[in-house]
Amino acid sequence: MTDVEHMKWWGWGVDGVGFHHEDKPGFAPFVLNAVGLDLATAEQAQQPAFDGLTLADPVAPAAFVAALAGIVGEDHVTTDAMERVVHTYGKSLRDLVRIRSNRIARAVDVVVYPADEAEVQKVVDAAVAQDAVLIPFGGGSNIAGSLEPIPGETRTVVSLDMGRMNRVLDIDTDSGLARIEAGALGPHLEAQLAAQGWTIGHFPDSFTHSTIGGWAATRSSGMQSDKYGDIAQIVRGIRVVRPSHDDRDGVLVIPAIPSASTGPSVREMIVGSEGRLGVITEITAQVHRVAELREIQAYFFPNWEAGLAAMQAISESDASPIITRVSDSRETGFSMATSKERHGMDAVLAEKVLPSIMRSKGWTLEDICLSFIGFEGSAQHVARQKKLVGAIVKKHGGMGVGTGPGVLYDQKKFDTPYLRDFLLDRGAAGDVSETAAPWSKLLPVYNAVVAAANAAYDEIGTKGWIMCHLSHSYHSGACLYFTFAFVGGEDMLAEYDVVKSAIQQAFVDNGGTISHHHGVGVEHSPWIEQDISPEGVAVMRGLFSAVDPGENFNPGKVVPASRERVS
Ligand SMILES: Cc1cc2nc3c(=O)[nH]c(=O)nc-3n(C[C@H](O)[C@H](O)[C@H](O)COP(=O)(O)OP(=O)(O)OC[C@H]3O[C@@H](n4cnc5c(N)ncnc54)[C@H](O)[C@@H]3O)c2cc1C
Repeated sequence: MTDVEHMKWWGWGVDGVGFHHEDKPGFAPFVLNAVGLDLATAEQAQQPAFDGLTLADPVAPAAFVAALAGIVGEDHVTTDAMERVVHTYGKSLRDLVRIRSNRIARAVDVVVYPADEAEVQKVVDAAVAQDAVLIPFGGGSNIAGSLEPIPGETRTVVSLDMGRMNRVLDIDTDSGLARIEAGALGPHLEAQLAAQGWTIGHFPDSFTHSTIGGWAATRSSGMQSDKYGDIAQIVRGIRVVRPSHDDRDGVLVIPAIPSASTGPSVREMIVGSEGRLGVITEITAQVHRVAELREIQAYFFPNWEAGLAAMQAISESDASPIITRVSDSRETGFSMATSKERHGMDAVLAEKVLPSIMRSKGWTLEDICLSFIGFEGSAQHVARQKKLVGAIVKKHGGMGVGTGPGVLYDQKKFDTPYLRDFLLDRGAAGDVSETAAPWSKLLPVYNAVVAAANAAYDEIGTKGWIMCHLSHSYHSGACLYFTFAFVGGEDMLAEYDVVKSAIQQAFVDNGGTISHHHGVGVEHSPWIEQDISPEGVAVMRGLFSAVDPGENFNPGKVVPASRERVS
């Protein structure tokens, strides 16, 4: 069998790794206060049993499966139940709740693992000839419902897993352009680049389990986007396999040109297409020499408004940090609660000296906001950047506390995703919604979202939690990233819909977008018309139906499926 590894079928990450709070004394009291969940007495669900899942037989005509095996080899095509389940969902809260409660409306039927672009072309052609549905699969980490087949789909659904195509093919060292196969997971491609002194600089929180093809297909953004850009800027060239024609293959090639005025950008159409325009096989990415020095500095602000104003001022200044991030007071409280137990001088400084300095400045401790700002480059460059930022922070009433918390931030960033499974095991839902808005609208969006979430909690009659940070700064605005949680009742998904919908609606009603970097899938498509206007959706629909008239490529994502395919 193929040796491509996947995440747990029922949760985030790899088996044997999970979130623990025994070494974090502030965590249990925090959870009790935030959502009313007592971790000391909460019942803990058993790990779900795979045998307990009900899976319809695959719609997999033997001749078609044999044809696929003839292309990729017997070992690289399967209708195995576990493989089908792993390839059916991403890792959204909705996905995890459904899979844990045996609610699989429509699983994929066949999973195929091509080795190279030529095999992808043959699989695509075979799938279209069969009138099958083809869904490209990267790491399976999306949280927008971008992978699941349409529930009423009657045709064979093929999941095309890119996991065997994971190499950095070459680096143009003059231009800093690396050709990378689309199935390369973050750590794999970064290790291959690092071996030659390069980095892609794209580090989403899902980095360990997501691929460059998936990043491009969902318009992803990494935590260092202030310097390196979003994936839309990092992807310079792209190769996409589409159905072949009588006289030529179906490979769409966009060369890596720094900038071009060749009509509407086809590259931009592919970025964010979530598999609807074909299979991305290769990306030419802008890469950078690994910086001499990297530092994450922590700062505190007396309140959220001061923190936001400082981030805006930094974006307008000569400073060019790699990360600008500030948490609201609730997320600051969460960060403190997930810190490990402190000892000796460390404890004295954090628990006595620092609060006393803040009080002496007239700050209310419940209002303080923690900020991380990252710097990279030569020692001289970093020193100058820190000076520029330090002056802005001071002007906005904040203060620096050094690199200590920044080191912790770097260590924790890829572990936090395990927290959602920990909460679900104990009956609590936790999820995220993120948006971007102009600087002038950030505070109104923030206030409206918090009010909408709290109204939604009242509606479902539960004590809920919402917290936020600003990250990914641009000249005209920034991303606001909300995390929310509540203890589920009779029907956790119905309750989740109330809260999630209230938040998404507050985004569009107040000048934000429905997603800054998680994509659309089926989770956010109900708001796409409000986001880009009905005419914008008509243009998108026209594109999809013209280039995929048979709706063979991941139908129903980004814009809802055409009526006749929906059951
Ligand atoms: C805990 C957690 C943290 C996250 N943090 C971030 C974050 O910081 N930033 C961020 O941007 N996102 C984040 N995400 C969301 C997710 O990781 C991204 O959407 C990611 O880009 C998906 O990549 P993937 O390889 O897992 O794609 P998949 O989930 O496998 O697929 C996503 C979509 O892309 C399509 N696709 C995948 N590969 C190809 C291909 N080769 N050709 C064509 N279409 C393809 C699929 O068909 C599907 O529609 C997070 C998710 C989780 C669960």
